[in-house]
Amino acid sequence: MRISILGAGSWGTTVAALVCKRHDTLLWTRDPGIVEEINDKHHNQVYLPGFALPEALTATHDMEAAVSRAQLLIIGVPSHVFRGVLGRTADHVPPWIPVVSLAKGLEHGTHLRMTQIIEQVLPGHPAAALTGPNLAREILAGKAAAAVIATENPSVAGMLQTILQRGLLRVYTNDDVTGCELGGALKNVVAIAAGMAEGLGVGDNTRAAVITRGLAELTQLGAAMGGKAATFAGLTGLGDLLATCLSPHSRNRHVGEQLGKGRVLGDVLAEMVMVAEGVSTTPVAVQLGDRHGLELPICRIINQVLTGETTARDAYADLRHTPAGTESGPW
Ligand SMILES: NC(=O)c1ccc[n+]([C@@H]2O[C@H](COP(=O)([O-])OP(=O)(O)OC[C@H]3O[C@@H](n4cnc5c(N)ncnc54)[C@H](O)[C@@H]3O)[C@@H](O)[C@H]2O)c1
Ligand SMILES: O=P(O)(O)OC[C@H](O)CO
Repeated sequence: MRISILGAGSWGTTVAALVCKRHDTLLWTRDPGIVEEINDKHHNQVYLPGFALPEALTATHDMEAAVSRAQLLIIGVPSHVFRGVLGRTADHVPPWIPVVSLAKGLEHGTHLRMTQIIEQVLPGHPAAALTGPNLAREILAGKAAAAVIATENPSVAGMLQTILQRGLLRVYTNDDVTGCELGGALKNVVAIAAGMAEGLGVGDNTRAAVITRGLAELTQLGAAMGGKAATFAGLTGLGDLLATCLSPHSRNRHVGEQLGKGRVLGDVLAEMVMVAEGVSTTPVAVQLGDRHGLELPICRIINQVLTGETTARDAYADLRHTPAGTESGPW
């Protein structure tokens, strides 16, 4: 199969490196320097320093050449540029081919999930999302992991499962696309909170409380938006929440940790090459909480830290003063 992947960041490049072993794979990026490096040196030092990429993997910065050949299109750019990059494919994409999102975020303004954007920009194409606890560096290093391909189309699910299941990566299917995508997007907000706990030097009990109550928040909001509550206890909810909150490789956790150490958000982001989706997802989560009448104390306090209304230290103190209520929530 001819697979084209848009976005040669850490995750797009990793997925391309996996599938190129069995499929004719072309990776598109806007950056000609990265194209040259992948084609000539089989490296991507900006996003995956120290990793050798398969020689079979080729890259281009010609969007038409990348897209017009595709039998499967995978989009690996972050959510804030997802619609724009997808829009550039519309004149070239062959009819009806499946389109898979790798992004974990929600669109500002519309609050849409990435597969909903695919359905708007490329109507008629089966849309799917690959999500779950998948830190790119570990997958590229060949460490065992599990992922989920979320789509409502069972034959597309089976086809994508076969294509994406490579080496020690085990791929499940799930038809709760809403739940799977929301788990992937919202866990990044909680990972910022967990990172803050790390930066503040609070204990493991606090971290466990934040992760567990964070899971309750993403389950409440996800279920209110039409996801199945059970999905949030699976790989794309709890699984990804744990990986992101606990891993030193997580960019969202890193942002939280730096804020916990008292640093300013702008300075932290300015020195990061890669995206931390939770920063832009947090205000969307708060707006969605307002729309659905949900308290979401962790999302709200993280938003206040990101906007500079409060500090990480005061945020943690405030959370302690939030009335505890009963634990069993509507999930
Ligand atoms: N890195 C991971 O471990 C991982 C794992 C699973 C999911 N994800 C999700 O995948 C998505 C991409 O993450 P990533 O880690 O690869 O990000 P990254 O920061 O490593 O790379 C981002 C890529 O998007 C490209 N890009 C940015 N703005 C662009 C624009 N205006 N036009 C064209 N290209 C543009 C960059 O050039 C780069 O190739 C995110 O939503 C992330 O949450 C990442
Ligand atoms: O590095 P992060 O925080 O963007 O997390 C990466 C993945 O989403 C983990 O599954």
